Amino acid sequence: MEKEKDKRVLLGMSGGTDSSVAAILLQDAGYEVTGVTFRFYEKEGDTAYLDDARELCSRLHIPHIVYDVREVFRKHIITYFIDEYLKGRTPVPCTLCNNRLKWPLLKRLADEREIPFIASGHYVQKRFIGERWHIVQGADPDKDQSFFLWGLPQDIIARMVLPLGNLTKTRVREIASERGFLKVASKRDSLGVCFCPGDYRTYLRRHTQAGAIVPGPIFDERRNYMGTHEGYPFYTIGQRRGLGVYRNKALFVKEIIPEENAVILADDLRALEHTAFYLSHWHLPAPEVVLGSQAELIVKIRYRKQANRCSVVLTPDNRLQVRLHEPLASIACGQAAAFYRGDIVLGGGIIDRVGE
Ligand SMILES: Nc1ncnc2c1ncn2[C@@H]1O[C@H](COP(=O)(O)OP(=O)(O)OP(=O)(O)O)[C@@H](O)[C@H]1O
Repeated sequence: MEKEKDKRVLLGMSGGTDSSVAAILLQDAGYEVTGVTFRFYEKEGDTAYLDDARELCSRLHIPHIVYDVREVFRKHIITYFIDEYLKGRTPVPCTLCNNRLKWPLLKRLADEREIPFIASGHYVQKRFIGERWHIVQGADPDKDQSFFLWGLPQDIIARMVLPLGNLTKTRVREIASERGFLKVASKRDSLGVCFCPGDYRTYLRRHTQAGAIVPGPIFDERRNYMGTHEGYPFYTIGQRRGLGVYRNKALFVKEIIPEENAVILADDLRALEHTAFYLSHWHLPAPEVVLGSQAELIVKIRYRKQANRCSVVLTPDNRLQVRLHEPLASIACGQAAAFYRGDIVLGGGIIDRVGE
């Protein structure tokens, strides 16, 4: 971690292992830490995470703030999540939360308190390259969270301190137990979307109005009727299980047509392949490095390891056209795409059209 003169930092504390160890490491590095826990969402009113964060701060003798953003979270993240499925798209709530809510809030609260730095327990690093700050992959390939942070502006990245960026999760757990924080060391990893950790279909059923999701036809690519689905929002592009239609070969969701409440299946994954897609809401820290670049540029459309070579051009309507060097299957509108060169994040955007 860098040595700075004014070493006050505002740390986002979820009450989990990562942000707790981040607090310990920041203190070790001489930072004067203030912890803030955002109340984003509470499953059945469970506020144990607040007690855990408070308890840890008290053990470390650091001030702790609780900031209630449940209404904003519901309005901007949960509503967006449901609406995207109802539009036949695949939402990216964690990307949106990090880029539009969590980090901007940390910055705002730090500004209000004149605290120069903001920190988290994310497994990412940052690097200053060619006059700009960039997010860089975390050292632990299984925990790297850089895919979610492509949208952060310079004034946020510049102030970020990321104590877990060069550590593995195993090492983070060891640090917690070596320092006597046994409860912290043994906490389970959080899985998936915080407000919808299980099957999103059950969640959609519970949180949409009656009549919003109704059965409709499943067609093959030639529009032959194949069966009935339970509601198009329950399907995602590329899905091959739980389709409700059985043939003696694999079937894949190729298209979702909300206006017709129809789902189109293909029996060959190659029918889902494309060599281009378009991004809106894009953000590039150094546009000249990505646009028209001849050097190796990688685009990822999923969190897990992936490496698709591409070139990118700006369209007259201010979208990014991503041209893939090899065809890629199962690209869905609504998903995020992030650009990389090596371990460096070069920005990203939201897929809003698939095809050439
Ligand atoms: N409710 C929250 N309030 C404040 N900061 C948060 C909150 N939730 C997450 N963060 C911050 O964002 C980081 C990444 O959160 P995320 O939920 O993706 O990871 P995590 O591995 O579950 O982290 P943790 O082990 O700290 O819960 C956390 O380490 C923490 O710094």
